[in-house]
Formats: sequence, structure tokens, C-alpha cells
Amino acid sequence: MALNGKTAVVTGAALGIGRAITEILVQNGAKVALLDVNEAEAKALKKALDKQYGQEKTIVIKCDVESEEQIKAALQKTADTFGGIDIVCNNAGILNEGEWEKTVSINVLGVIKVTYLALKHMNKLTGGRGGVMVNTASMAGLGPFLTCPVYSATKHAVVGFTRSMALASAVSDYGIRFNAVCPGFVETDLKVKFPFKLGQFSHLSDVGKEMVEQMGTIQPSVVAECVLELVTDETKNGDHLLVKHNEKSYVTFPEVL
Ligand SMILES: NC(=O)c1ccc[n+]([C@@H]2O[C@H](COP(=O)([O-])OP(=O)(O)OC[C@H]3O[C@@H](n4cnc5c(N)ncnc54)[C@H](O)[C@@H]3O)[C@@H](O)[C@H]2O)c1
Ligand SMILES: CC/C=C\C[C@H](O)/C=C/C=C\C=C\C=C\[C@@H](O)[C@@H](O)C/C=C\CCC(=O)O
Repeated sequence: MALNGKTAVVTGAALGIGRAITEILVQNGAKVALLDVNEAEAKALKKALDKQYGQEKTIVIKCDVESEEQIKAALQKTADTFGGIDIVCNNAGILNEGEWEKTVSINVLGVIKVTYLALKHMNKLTGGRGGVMVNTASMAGLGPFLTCPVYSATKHAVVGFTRSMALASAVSDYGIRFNAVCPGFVETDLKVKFPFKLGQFSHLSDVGKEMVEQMGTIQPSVVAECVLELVTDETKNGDHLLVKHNEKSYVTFPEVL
């Protein structure tokens, strides 16, 4: 998929991995709607992108992915502004074991809400032009993550949802691919804050820090390059790209049927 003339929606676009995803999509010719609760940071990113690529390439829409109403309005504004939606990056997410219900609400329900509402715009069976959705899961969605059980559960949910949507879409002829990126530790605010967000597992903070030391970290731009690959390679559907400190690989899942 060439990105010129394509429209992308990125949630959690203002900072961290979402910022890097937004940048690489604009750099490669896409128009991007930046959805985030942090409107100020999203506008700051747009200001920087405007200087390099022009004001018409991006819009900022304040949107909390916990709110179906805000998501619906943001997707409609995107479609009205750019003429449709081709790409969705469900990136917004938090790690907070002390506020685990909010973590589930954002990381799981938010991904589902954005996916289902975006389907109405993208599904070829309902007048859409197809496209691709790339979800930001995690290495913690592929195996146990002892310091953050609920966070790990949310990312396992994203993996299962992505794989299932990929199959449902293919069989239903929606014309939409579904993939996920599964990063290890990435140098963002979330990583900086995570030792203080362990709730009842705060006694495991040193264990988490040791894991980061052992596994090393990744720059957000490296994750964004993986997302670009999952967006543009039209052979990828139901694929999960694991990216760790010094390598990236496609995950193979056990055959269960
Ligand atoms: N940092 C890591 O080590 C790492 C590794 C693997 C996966 N991830 C995942 O990557 C994604 C991005 O994380 P990050 O590390 O860039 O975090 P970050 O905290 O640096 O950025 C998250 C962005 O999402 C926004 N956001 C938070 N809640 C929101 C909501 N309810 N609605 C809309 N926007 C919201 C924030 O304002 C922020 O701009 C998350 O899904 C996270 O789970 C992070
Ligand atoms: C710094 C922020 C902390 C967490 C957020 C983010 O999602 C990062 C998670 C990073 C690492 C998680 C590691 C989990 C490791 C084990 O559970 C292991 O079972 C992972 C499973 C498969 C990995 C496959 C492989 O290593 O090849």
C-alpha cells in the first residue's frame, strides 16, 4: 500500500510511539488525524509537522478512546476533512496496575471501540474503501509479565482480538487487514513511569528494572518502522511483528484448529 493520498488515524498520537508512528506516516505521504487526550502536545507535534510538510497534512482532534461518543466524532471529522479513512493505528494505551480498570478500559475497550467504529468508515461492504488497522500490543501480550498482570492481560487481549478480526475480515471480504506490533521496552514516558505504576506489585519494581536492563530498550522510531511495514505490506494480515532491542521477527502462533 502506497501512502500518498491515504488517510490515517493514530490514537495516542501526541507522544512516544504514537508520535513516531504519526511522523513516519506523514513522512511517507499519508494525511494523519492525531487523536489524543493531550491536545496541547498533539498540537505541538502538528506545528512541527506543518513546518516540514504543510498544514493540510494533519489535523488534531482531542479524543479519549474511553469515550465512544468522542471516537465517533473524531472518525467522522477525519472522514469529512480528508474524504475517508484507510489506516487506523490503535496505539493509545497506559500501564497502571493501581488503576487496572482504567488500564483495561483504555487498552482493550478503547481498541475495540475504535476498531468497530472505524469499520463503519472502512468496510468495503458499507461503502468504505478497505485498508488496514495496526494495533500496538506488546511483548507482554505474548507471554507472562509478572510485574504487570493486568497490563499483560490487556495486551494478550489485543493480540487475540487482532488475530480474530484478521480472520473475520478476510472471510467477510471487508477489505481490511488487521496486524499488531509487539514491542519490548521502548524509551517513552510510559517506560519511565512504569516502576511507579505497579500498584500491589510495587515490591516487584526492581525485578522490572532488571528486565529492562537485561532486555535493553528500543527507540520509538524503530517501532514506527515496524508499523509502517505492517501498514504497507499488503501480504500482512493477522501478523504480529515482535521487536526487541536488537532484532525483529514475525510471531508464529501454535495451530489450535
Ligand atoms: N513504552 C513501552 O515500553 C511499550 C512497549 C510495548 C508497547 N507499548 C504500548 O505502546 C502504546 C503507546 O505507549 P507509549 O510508550 O508511547 O506511551 P506514552 O505514555 O509515551 O504515550 C501514550 C500516548 O497515549 C495518549 N493517551 C493515553 N490515554 C489515552 C486515552 N484514553 N485516549 C487517547 N489517548 C490517550 C497519551 O496522552 C500519550 O500521548 C501503548 O499502547 C503501550 O501499551 C509501550
Ligand atoms: C517499560 C514499560 C513496561 C511495559 C510496557 C511494555 O509493553 C513492555 C513490555 C516489555 C517486555 C515484556 C516482557 C515479557 C517477557 C516474558 O513474558 C516473555 O514470556 C515474553 C514472551 C515472548 C517473547 C518472545 C521472545 O522473546 O522471542
